[in-house]
Amino acid sequence: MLLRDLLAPLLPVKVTGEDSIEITGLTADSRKVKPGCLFICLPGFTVDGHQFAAKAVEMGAVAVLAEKDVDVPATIVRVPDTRRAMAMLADRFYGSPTRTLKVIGVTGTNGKTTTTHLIDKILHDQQKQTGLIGTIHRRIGEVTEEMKNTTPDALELQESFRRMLDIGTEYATIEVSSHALEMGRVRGCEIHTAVFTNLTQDHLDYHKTMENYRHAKSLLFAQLGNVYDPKRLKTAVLNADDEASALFATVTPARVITYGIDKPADVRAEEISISTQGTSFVAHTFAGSIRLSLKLMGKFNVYNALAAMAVGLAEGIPLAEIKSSLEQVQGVNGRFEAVNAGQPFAVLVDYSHTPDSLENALTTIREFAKGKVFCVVGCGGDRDKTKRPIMAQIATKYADLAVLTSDNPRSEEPEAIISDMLAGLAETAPERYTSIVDRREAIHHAVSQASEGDVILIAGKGHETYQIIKGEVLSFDDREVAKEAIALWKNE
Ligand SMILES: CC(=O)N[C@H]1[C@@H](OP(=O)(O)OP(=O)(O)OC[C@H]2O[C@@H](n3ccc(=O)[nH]c3=O)[C@H](O)[C@@H]2O)O[C@H](CO)[C@@H](O)[C@@H]1O[C@H](C)C(=O)N[C@@H](C)C(=O)N[C@H](CCC(=O)O)C(=O)O
Ligand SMILES: Nc1ncnc2c1ncn2[C@@H]1O[C@H](COP(=O)(O)OP(=O)(O)OP(=O)(O)O)[C@@H](O)[C@H]1O
Ligand SMILES: N[C@H](CCC[C@H](N)C(=O)O)C(=O)O
Ligand SMILES: [Mg+2]
Repeated sequence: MLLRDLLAPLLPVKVTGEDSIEITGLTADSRKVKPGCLFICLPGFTVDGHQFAAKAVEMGAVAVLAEKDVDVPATIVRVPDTRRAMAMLADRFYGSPTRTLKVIGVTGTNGKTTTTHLIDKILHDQQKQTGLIGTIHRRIGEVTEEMKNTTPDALELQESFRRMLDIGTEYATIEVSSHALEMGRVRGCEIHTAVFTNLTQDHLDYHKTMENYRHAKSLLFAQLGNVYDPKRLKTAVLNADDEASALFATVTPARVITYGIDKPADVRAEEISISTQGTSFVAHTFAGSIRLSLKLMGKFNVYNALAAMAVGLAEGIPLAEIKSSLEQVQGVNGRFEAVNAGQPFAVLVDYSHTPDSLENALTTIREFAKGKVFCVVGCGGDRDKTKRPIMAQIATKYADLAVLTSDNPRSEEPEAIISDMLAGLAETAPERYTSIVDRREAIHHAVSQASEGDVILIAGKGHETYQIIKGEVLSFDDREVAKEAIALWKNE
């Protein structure tokens, strides 16, 4: 595409140099520059991308998009905000894939990964070609790939959508993190359906206040189009039991479908029963009522299922078919995943790394645990520090023994993170917790203490197969370590 054509949507824009040049690619990373591409200088969180403009041109970039002065032997495009411009250019360069592809964006503090997988299952079972982007992986056609972020930046996102569309994909279900919304990673996307799971404390390191955090989430609903053409109708699916939904309903121009348990809602669960086998409930919807028996455990998964059901109904899928798809779901990788190695107690690996999700996981376990409950838990480094004492309080409130340990300490001292957690336990009886910095040892300790009928929750890392310590990425899988510990337990 000619640079001049690519830049058409941008105003104000100042171009120094030739603009009738062919642009063969877009990148914001000098290490990925290929000859003929446009290099976008982003003001990063760790370094300023403008300092790599010269390197990018050396590598073959023919033009540079900047928001500050740069002096390079290539065409220079000056805009007020490169991140903002990047989202618009990405959409244009990849031929506006989201005008055709139906994007279902799921946002909220907890439940995004689970809900996207449920939605994808419902749509896939309708013989639709589907794609998925989120924390665990990106799937384009049958090819899955691990990604760095839950929601990739605008370039990677639009490129993924283009590739999905080129192989005939009809629906892309994506997790939209609050970071992504704040940084405009999904700006430039036409969203077909936006889903809200819930809003509780997380990411205050980034958003600073819950109000800012809620505002970031609201952007997804505000950006839903006000097109009332039945073929391009937009839908907001909101959790009636979460008070943030009132704001999202106000800001969205789209039609709203609500779901919930406690408050009146368009899709509502009643007669809920929760057991070790899963959850069962009656869903009352505008398309009729039906009983479902899910293999997913916990009341929170009833919410996730209702949200997915609402999306399915908005697409006109018959209720009985939605039921059948949801009932087949065995579970989601690393979410309440049972580790079974022939031991007489339960070991569950779960991705609860926020106060609310940890409380949900532990209260669910309390509903069925016959023996003691153990909780192995840590908090991520370089992330919201205010959740650390709260998570320690929750772990000790519901577990008989909390083993405080490391999650991904990243650049922080592991001991310092644990001491932030311990700060919440001044009033807690010391026999209810212990701290073991090494996660492997912590898991081994919990398993060594377990007896028949007990339940061990290993929280925080779910599907992750690594641990980041002092910036180094080491192989680590809670499930494998738990199996190792169980083998030792059996030999004792
Ligand atoms: C704080 C944050 O979000 N950072 C994101 C940001 O990185 P950054 O701003 O630090 O980048 P940087 O290293 O300063 O570099 C600035 C620019 O210089 C460029 N550069 C850099 C070095 C070089 O040699 N050449 C070069 O061109 C970089 O490509 C970049 O364009 O841009 C990167 C590329 O898009 C992201 O991968 C990175 O996410 C980091 C890994 C991250 O940890 N993000 C978290 C906070 C996040 O976004 N999490 C949410 C999930 C939350 C949830 O699920 O609840 C997510 O969506 O993943
Ligand atoms: N609807 C929900 N409400 C509260 N907690 C939930 C809900 N769904 C899942 N959880 C809990 O949160 C954990 C994370 O779930 P999931 O991975 O689906 O959320 P997520 O929003 O994708 O998280 P992340 O922000 O890390 O991507 C689960 O392991 C479970 O303990
Ligand atoms: N998407 C979450 C992942 C947290 C996972 C947890 N294991 C940690 O490292 O804190 C975040 O960026 O906060
Ligand atoms: Mg996720």
